[in-house]
Amino acid sequence: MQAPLILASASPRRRELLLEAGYRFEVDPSDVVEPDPAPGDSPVEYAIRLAWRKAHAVAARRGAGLILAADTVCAVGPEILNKPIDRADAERMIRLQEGRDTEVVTGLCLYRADRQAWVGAAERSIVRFRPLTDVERAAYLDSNRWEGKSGGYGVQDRDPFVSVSRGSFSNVVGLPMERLAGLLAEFPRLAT
Ligand SMILES: Cc1cn([C@H]2C[C@H](O)[C@@H](COP(=O)(O)OP(=O)(O)OP(=O)(O)O)O2)c(=O)[nH]c1=O
Repeated sequence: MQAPLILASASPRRRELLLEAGYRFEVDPSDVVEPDPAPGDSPVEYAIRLAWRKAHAVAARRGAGLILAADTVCAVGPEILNKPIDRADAERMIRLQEGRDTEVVTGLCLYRADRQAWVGAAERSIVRFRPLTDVERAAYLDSNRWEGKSGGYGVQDRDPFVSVSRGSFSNVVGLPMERLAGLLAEFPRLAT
């Protein structure tokens, strides 16, 4: 029997991506409090660990189902950018990324709750971030579109200063759909 798919996420973007791709699933957010990266954490290590924590929390609570969780972070060199805590933090993140190619990593975890079996993966994309004028930056920050988004921007919002220059677009939005399909195909026993 097929294990029901449960999306352990409060992100409306992840829900939309899964719906658009035709998956049937339930949503049950994890409520995991995301710790800051540990010193020396790479974006990949950090994102996979958080995805695992989110999936594990929901698996432990429910005891059944195939739990899907993800975590998306941006990175500029060694610095990992999570969701801005306020406007000033969003401005710091935006300024740091302006004029650069930045990295976006999504960690994924598929966790089979009744067997406590799981697989994890991470996908990397590159986003090109053009410099903003002071007026553009202030208008963007006033829009509050940075809220709840790693790195303080949403590539899906069509703001003209960001574009995906390499890798998966859906990965940047929060769920690498090609990689997810690949994992489900590679580990069919997780779902059956
Ligand atoms: C870089 C980028 C991130 N994001 C979003 C995706 C995620 O929702 C968010 C990163 O935070 P996450 O901690 O990955 O996810 P979340 O807190 O929104 O939801 P949950 O933990 O319950 O799954 O940033 C975009 O929507 N567009 C972008 O271009």
